[in-house]
Amino acid sequence: MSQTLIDMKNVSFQYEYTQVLKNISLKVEEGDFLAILGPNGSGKSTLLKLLLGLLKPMTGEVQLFGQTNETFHNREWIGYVSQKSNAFNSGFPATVEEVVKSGLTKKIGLFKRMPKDVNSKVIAALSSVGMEQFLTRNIGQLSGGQQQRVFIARALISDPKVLILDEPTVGIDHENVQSFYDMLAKLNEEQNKTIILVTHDVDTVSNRISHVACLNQTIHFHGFKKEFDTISQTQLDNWYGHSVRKIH
Ligand SMILES: Nc1ncnc2c1ncn2[C@@H]1O[C@H](COP(=O)(O)OP(=O)(O)OP(=O)(O)O)[C@@H](O)[C@H]1O
Repeated sequence: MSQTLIDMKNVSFQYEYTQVLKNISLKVEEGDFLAILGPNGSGKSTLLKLLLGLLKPMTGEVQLFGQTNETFHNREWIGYVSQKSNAFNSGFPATVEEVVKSGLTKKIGLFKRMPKDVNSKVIAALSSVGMEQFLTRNIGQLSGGQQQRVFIARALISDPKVLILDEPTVGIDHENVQSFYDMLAKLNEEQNKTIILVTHDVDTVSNRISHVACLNQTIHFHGFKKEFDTISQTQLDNWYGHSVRKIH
């Protein structure tokens, strides 16, 4: 039986006067490839910050690997790629290799020595996102989609069990979105990474995803991608308060 890795129980959150999330209950099982879908301002990034322990719920509880966020210490089990990570300008002075290596500091600490096999770890992480040939390239000279892959490699180098991606397809051309999802699906299937991504773009929810959650302050739907495909356009527009395009 698969293990519940993330369990949000009745979580509510507000910033000063703005209620952002109301009674969120959401379970993520080992092996899930989940897209959390919601319009701008629906609380997606806030929900991720609660999962990462960067914010505390006003009410309710977040459990990670069966422990409360307060008692959970294996932070390296969760890899996170933030929304703006693929926004380097061409003069940024770091190579792909350096960026990926920096992902190890969370695991080993800032002033500790890098492990002996660090170079093979960097190559392995880059290979799993199809970017090994860019090792010595300056990060700022890569396209948005290529930078996004490098940042996923940076998260992968500490061998997390869960990968959390905030709007990963922003900055990727439409033609390359499918191959990006193929790469994520490979990580999910072949390396057993549980993947959670958030996106505002209904169009980019690929068939490679196993589960979908629809968020707008609260969770309106959480189930298999196949069930999501049966939800009507009108229902989705109602949840989101405006017209959204849904392509199967
Ligand atoms: N630090 C903050 N202080 C006050 N309000 C905030 C803060 N961060 C976010 N908000 C508000 O909370 C709501 C949810 O924001 P959040 O960033 O979680 O949404 P989102 O779904 O990720 O949006 P987007 O798709 O635009 O990134 C928005 O109304 C936003 O203005």
